[in-house]
Amino acid sequence: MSDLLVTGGQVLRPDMTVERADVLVDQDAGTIEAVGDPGGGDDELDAAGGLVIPGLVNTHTHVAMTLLRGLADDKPLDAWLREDIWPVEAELTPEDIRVGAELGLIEMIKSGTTALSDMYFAVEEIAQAVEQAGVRARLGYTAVTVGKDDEGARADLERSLEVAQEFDGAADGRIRTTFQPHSLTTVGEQFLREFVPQANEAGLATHLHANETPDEVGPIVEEHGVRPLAYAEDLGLLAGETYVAHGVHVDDSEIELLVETDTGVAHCPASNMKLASGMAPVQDMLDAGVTVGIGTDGAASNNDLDMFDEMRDAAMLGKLAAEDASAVDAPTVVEMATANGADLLGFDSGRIEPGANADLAVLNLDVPHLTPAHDLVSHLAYAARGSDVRHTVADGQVLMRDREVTVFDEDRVREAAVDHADALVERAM
Ligand SMILES: CSC[C@H]1O[C@@H](n2cnc3c(O)ncnc32)[C@H](O)[C@@H]1O
Ligand SMILES: [Zn+2]
Repeated sequence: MSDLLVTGGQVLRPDMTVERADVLVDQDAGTIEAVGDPGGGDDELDAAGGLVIPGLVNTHTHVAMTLLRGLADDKPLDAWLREDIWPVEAELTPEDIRVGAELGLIEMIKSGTTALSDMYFAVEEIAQAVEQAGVRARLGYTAVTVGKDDEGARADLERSLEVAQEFDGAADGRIRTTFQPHSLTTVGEQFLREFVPQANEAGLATHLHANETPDEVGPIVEEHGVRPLAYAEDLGLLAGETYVAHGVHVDDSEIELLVETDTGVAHCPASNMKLASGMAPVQDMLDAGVTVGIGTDGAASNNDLDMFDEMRDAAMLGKLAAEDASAVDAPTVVEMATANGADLLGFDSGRIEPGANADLAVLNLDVPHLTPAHDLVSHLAYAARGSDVRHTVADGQVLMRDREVTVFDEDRVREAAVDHADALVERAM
């Protein structure tokens, strides 16, 4: 049996208090053994002058989209996808997706993220990258039927079902899966009516984009006479373990539906601001009892994968949306990025307590922008940056020690990413 002692730091506890404590990790089980003054440990991780926090949970991303970062900015969602992103994605090779995923996972590890929920294609490549990275992930193959004939559309949804079944439990259980219709407007009704019941019968969790822009809501109301989430419920999409990405334009009846069906929301504030999609009513959803996590979305609409940026954005945008400076306060936003996110993805992570998964990050507090330290939860929400993370641990394994990523050759991946991105752009243009 091997143990790791995270020693000398302060620790963020599940009730959002901070106390001086060591954390003993059972590396074989990948869980937290004790918090306090347990002693022991075959290996040590120095947390002196630091804060030990649960690893951050990115509840909605497209990790391989790092290769498309900065390729197309300053457009609304529909034009951005159709004019810029989809034509380039059509040229992606599995090797591109592998390198893009590795780059994104390095960026995540370097900014304290230990779990993610991903939507993309070439999932076998992403799964291998996640296995090597050592993080936890909900993965899936995203089905889009617009622009496809009947055969192509059905093949896409069948692939989404197959991938969800094939990869569930991979990487010693660190990988779980979801069935993934892309959205309610990019997958035709006849296909949703055929395949959603199959996903539910197979007991698959479901993840989809929903209520992201007004342009997406309007046509559904026109065609079906009901709000998008009522349409989703009618299709059976909210019957199982489901979480939607965005949930920006949800009205009160839809918030009620989210609560009744125990459907979670992956809130993506930076992407929503950059694409001018709108302001999600986060405080209203939280008040009603919806589980709301935080996601970066892809690096092409953010344009980074730093969950500290995202916490700050979620707090700021949440206040603006509620027209209330006390809305989405610091403890709430930290909880959204940790425990809520883990609950959404079904991982026993996001809390530093005995028995929970040993997924954690150690921040260096000895920097000017975190001085003085009146309130460390405030610092996590409003002042800390991904680059303040000193060590990252997931499933009990050290993925980054003193900012050195141990699971990838960072320089090699960066060089490969530049080569693949250049060749991709050349093919696509
Ligand atoms: C077919 S894989 C997933 C698909 O989603 C696209 N995408 C990236 N960001 C968003 C977003 O905010 N809303 C909808 N779709 C998005 C991505 O480019 C892939 O094509
Ligand atoms: Zn997305």
